Amino acid sequence: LDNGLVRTPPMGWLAWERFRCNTDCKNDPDNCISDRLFRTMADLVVSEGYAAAGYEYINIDDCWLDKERSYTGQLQPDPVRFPHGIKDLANYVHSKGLKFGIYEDYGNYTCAGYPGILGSLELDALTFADWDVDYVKLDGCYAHPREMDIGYPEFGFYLNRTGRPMVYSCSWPVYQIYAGIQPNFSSIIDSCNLWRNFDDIQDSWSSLESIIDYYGNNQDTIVQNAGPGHWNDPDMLIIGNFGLSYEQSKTQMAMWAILAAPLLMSVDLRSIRPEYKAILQNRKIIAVDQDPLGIQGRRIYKHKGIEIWARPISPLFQNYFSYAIAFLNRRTDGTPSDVAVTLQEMGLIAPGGYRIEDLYEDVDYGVLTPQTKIKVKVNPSGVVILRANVQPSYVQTTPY
Ligand SMILES: OC[C@@H]1[C@H](O)[C@H](O)[C@@H](O)CN1C(=S)Nc1ccc(F)cc1
Repeated sequence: LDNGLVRTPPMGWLAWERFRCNTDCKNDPDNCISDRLFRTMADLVVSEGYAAAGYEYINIDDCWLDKERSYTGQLQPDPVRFPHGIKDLANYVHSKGLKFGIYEDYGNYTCAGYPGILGSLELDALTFADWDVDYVKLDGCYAHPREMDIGYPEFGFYLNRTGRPMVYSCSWPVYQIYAGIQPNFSSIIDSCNLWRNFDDIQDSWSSLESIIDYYGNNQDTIVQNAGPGHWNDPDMLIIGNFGLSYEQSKTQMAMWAILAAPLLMSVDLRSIRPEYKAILQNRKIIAVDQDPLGIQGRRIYKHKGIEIWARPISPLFQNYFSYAIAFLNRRTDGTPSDVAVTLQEMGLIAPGGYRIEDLYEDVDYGVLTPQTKIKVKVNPSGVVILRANVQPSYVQTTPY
């Protein structure tokens, strides 16, 4: 969607995967979906250095709502869990220098059964603008997928007509794919700033593997749709929760950067361990994810559990890209795997060669020519991610 927003993939914090639909504020006041949870997370995004690393959106997901609309037909938050209202919460998030996101559903109900927007699209868009919302995720439960080709653009039209810039996150394609309908991606790109193509992420390595496989196996359809202002959304970062090992957490951060994915953390920032926080704040990998060219990477090699993924990034020199290269080890046979490959076998053919560095370890490979073999050791369910910056070359064209 060409609304001037998310010219690089959005970065921020999204409640759903870690906090789900916990509405039991009586017995679990620290973890229920409430005004307090989002103010706490906004504070920590700033105080713990995440904002400085680029994370800017604080996003509510399902279960924020009252079960009924107001007597004027407006959406309203649960009055006990959000006693100050949404506008006041958004104002607080803005006071921290962050932006605020909210959730709704193009259906009669949200997935958790709260009021959906069907029948009130224009009013709900105006409500969100009035509340100073900066980002809207529109889910697709309790809807007819075929109606989404009309409904999602229509709601986007109303959001735009409010005059308030709002990032528009769509679940439109995934519900059509579930229904066996081939999505109209040119329409989706025109209407949405980002969209979900596949299953919800769950807190497990197998869930992460299934998403990586989906994006690799369908890359010929998916990759071309990504670009500044319109992104594929492989779902939230689950780094720092319960299900991923340290190696697997490094894998998700590296793969999301290769995929030009939104970096929406869903983790308890109050208790995250330092080594996981360090992965989320890895500036070199964030720079790959946020590369201004906005070209999504692809799987270029897959054999016996070893995968190689490459993403074209800046800087360019004479039409040669620089690259981020990820070596992924899907094997679980205990011991690290050696991978040896020449740059030119991976498509890196600039005559001046490339300056290669490891983005997790402090390893500088120096400048390598396309014919040079590069050797890496990849841990089981782990990754090695390198940056290969193209070097200028002045091939002599005159005899002297
Ligand atoms: O309720 C909201 C929740 C999150 O917003 C996810 O990101 C959305 O993809 C949808 N969603 C959930 S749990 N959806 C859902 C997932 C499985 C299911 F059987 C029924 C609904």
